[in-house]
Amino acid sequence: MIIDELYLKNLVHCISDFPAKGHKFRDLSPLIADPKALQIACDLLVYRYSQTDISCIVTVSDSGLLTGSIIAYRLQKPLVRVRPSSVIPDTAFSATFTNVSGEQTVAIARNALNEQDRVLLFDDAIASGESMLAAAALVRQCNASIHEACTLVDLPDAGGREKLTELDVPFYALLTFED
Ligand SMILES: O=P(O)(O)OC[C@H]1O[C@H](OP(=O)(O)OP(=O)(O)O)[C@H](O)[C@@H]1O
Ligand SMILES: Nc1ncnc2[nH]cnc12
Repeated sequence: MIIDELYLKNLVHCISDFPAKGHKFRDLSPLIADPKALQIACDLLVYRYSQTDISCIVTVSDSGLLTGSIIAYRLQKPLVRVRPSSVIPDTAFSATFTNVSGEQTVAIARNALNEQDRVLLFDDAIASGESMLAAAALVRQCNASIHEACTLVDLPDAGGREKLTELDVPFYALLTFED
């Protein structure tokens, strides 16, 4: 397990001063590009959620979709996408937030979720937490409940994990990178 964690962590590269001076960007592309690493990461998460009562997986960003869809497929659970509101034709709710990529408005489609749903929120990375918080708010507006917010990479120094805890969103990260 520790060997797996080290293997995965070495494939998340740190890029200084991107996208802005002073920001440390954690690039997950090498992990995604390594089939063995992608398999280890997905296997660990599939194992974690296989015996739970989740009814679906909600992916938070385009980057979260990639791994999230593998996990949904492996668990044979429906996949629901929180996406930019501009590409959702029949929007139920939308939320606007700002993170390092700028201001974004995301939305969830009408009838995507209902009060019986118990959701696993999934994204590839959590930094400020604003993307995940927006998605959690949309899930709750649909009257669905949240089993957990899960990510491949948590950057706790950016404060996201703390904000999720304050809003009673349970949280799990496969890998954590302190500054
Ligand atoms: O916790 P936060 O500060 O919100 O940052 C995390 C989000 O930022 C990145 O997405 P990005 O905004 O680049 O969008 P994309 O994945 O859809 O390209 C990443 O994939 C997470 O979704
Ligand atoms: N991968 C990442 N690394 C650092 N900060 C981020 N903010 C959003 N995504 C990030």
